[in-house]
Amino acid sequence: MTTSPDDAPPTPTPAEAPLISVGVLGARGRMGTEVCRAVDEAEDLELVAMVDERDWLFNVADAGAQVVVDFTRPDSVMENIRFCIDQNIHCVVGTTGFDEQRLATIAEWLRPKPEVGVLIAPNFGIGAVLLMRFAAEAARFFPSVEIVELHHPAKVDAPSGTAARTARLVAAARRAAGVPAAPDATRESDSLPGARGADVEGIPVHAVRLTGLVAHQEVLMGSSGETLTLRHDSYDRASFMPGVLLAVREIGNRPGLTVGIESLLGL
Ligand SMILES: NC(=O)C1=CN([C@@H]2O[C@H](COP(=O)(O)OP(=O)(O)OC[C@H]3O[C@@H](n4cnc5c(N)ncnc54)[C@H](OP(=O)(O)O)[C@@H]3O)[C@@H](O)[C@H]2O)C=CC1
Ligand SMILES: O=C(O)C1=N[C@H](C(=O)O)C[C@H](O)C1
Repeated sequence: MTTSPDDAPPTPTPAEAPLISVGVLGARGRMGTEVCRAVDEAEDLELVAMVDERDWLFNVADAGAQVVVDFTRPDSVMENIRFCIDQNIHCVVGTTGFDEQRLATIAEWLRPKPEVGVLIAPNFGIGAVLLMRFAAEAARFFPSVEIVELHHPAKVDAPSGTAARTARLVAAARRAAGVPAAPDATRESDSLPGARGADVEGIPVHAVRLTGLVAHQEVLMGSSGETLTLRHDSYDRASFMPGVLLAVREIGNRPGLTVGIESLLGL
């Protein structure tokens, strides 16, 4: 039997495509509030559950969430991810506090669930992602690199997840290019502890907490007679929303563990 174009089922328009059901963990927090608003306003997404610290986590499963967005705390996030994987719910995670060991644990949890996706991004801001890329590209040309991250004083972790990841990317690029350790004559005996910041794979990272700030980062690079400073500023948490929504829309097509939104942006 042949079918004429008139018999073919109509292609669904975006408005008719099934909505993606989204649950938000940390829903009453600074980021969670913003994410709930952004999901609510998106025509292709449906906010089905809002869960905060004293709420029942099973609400997201009971509500039929296909994707959970987690902006909670470093000490809660692993339990939440475990729960989502067990419930076959994709997970978009903005909460910080991930090291190689935590990532390996999540990859292990995902092994028996090849259809589930978990995306962990220390920063969903497009400008911040680009800053990380530019810094990693430039760092091998300069003997010295240091990072300064500046945040609002309610932030519980230091250094920021973004700064830690930037430092690791920069350090890896310098190692690959054979760049030696940065010159630094500082003697422990002549210094106050912490004065040179945290050492992340050989890159000093300095954390500032200041009323009035949101989320900011500078990567300073120095060579003989010149410096290059890359700076990114998030003045408003709205800056993270395009990246979060992109991840929510894409995670269903990306099973397994994804770190960062670089691959979603084609970087
Ligand atoms: N990836 C990115 O682009 C960004 C990441 N972040 C990160 O996101 C995280 C949250 O930041 P922010 O929104 O400022 O923090 P907030 O403290 O404002 O929000 C966290 C919320 O999570 C709640 N919470 C804690 N534990 C649980 C749990 N087990 N289940 C559900 N809810 C829970 C808290 O409740 P209560 O207050 O009662 O404890 C609070 O409402 C941080 O790790 C931060 O670094 C922030 C901005 C951007
Ligand atoms: O706590 C914050 O505010 C932020 N946390 C993330 C981080 O630690 O890198 C992202 C952004 O810097 C804002």
